[in-house]
Amino acid sequence: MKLAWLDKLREQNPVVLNISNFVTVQDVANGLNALGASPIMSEEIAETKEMVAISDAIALNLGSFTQTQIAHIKKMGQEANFAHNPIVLDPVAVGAISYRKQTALQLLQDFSVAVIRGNAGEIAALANFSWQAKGIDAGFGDSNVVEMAKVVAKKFHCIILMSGKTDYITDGNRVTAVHNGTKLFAIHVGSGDMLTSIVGAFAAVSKGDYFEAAQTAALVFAAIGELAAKDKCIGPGSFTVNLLDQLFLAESQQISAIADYEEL
Ligand SMILES: Nc1ncnc2c1ncn2[C@@H]1O[C@H](COP(=O)(O)OP(=O)(O)OP(=O)(O)O)[C@@H](O)[C@H]1O
Ligand SMILES: Cc1ncsc1CCO
Ligand SMILES: [Mg+2]
Repeated sequence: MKLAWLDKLREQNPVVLNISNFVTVQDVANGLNALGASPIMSEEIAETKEMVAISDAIALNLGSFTQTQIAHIKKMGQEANFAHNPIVLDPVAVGAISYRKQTALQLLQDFSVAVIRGNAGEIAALANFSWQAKGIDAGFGDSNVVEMAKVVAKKFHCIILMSGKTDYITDGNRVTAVHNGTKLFAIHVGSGDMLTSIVGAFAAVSKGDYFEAAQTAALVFAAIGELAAKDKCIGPGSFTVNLLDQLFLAESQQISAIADYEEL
């Protein structure tokens, strides 16, 4: 774990370019900004090349795409590959909607990604493992979650960050489990989307070590959620406010003091 990268991120203030979903776009922008990165969102294909050129990492969220947006995502992915800019993909609800899965699989052929960040329902779908996803939520299943994450990592030659009560990060061989977090994350729509863009921010300062970027982002975000939940938190409203405050305030030493993770 490279918790020192949180300080590096705050010093470097990397630009994270996002194609977001319309539900959580503001959470994503404010989450990145509070942590110390510089968010920029795009909805126009004509600006793609210029946008990629000013960015340090790219987060592509499949939460509310249209045909027009898919063309934009494809172009951004290809331009980012050409510019050697890391891409983090969030395959929202591919476990629940077959059209989304088909679209995500096509995009994963059109360009390559550094990290896929999804919940168990989404990763199971990409692995073709049996699972009952529920809309945007993970749902339930008894497939071996570590195995399915490894399968997807090998299939797409990328890092998988599978989030949930425990987050699993794998490159197909190495696996880290992060046990930090709070149940309150599950009642804040967009927790996962925020994490995806934050993985982008860590990828931007990682000099190409995307496994380290993904596991450090997972630990930082989950631990910050834990700190937010401890602070007079009575429900989703106060949690959202506290989460934003802790993204801004939390120091790497505080995270280190509560860090709970293991290499499997
Ligand atoms: N039951 C839980 N207990 C503790 N932490 C959790 C729990 N569920 C999720 N988390 C944490 O919530 C964060 C977001 O992950 P989650 O799996 O909820 O994403 P998601 O399902 O894509 O969310 P969304 O669709 O709302 O964006 C991660 O940091 C994860 O560790
Ligand atoms: C609720 C919802 N629907 C599509 S995207 C989204 C936000 C979580 O990704
Ligand atoms: Mg999600």
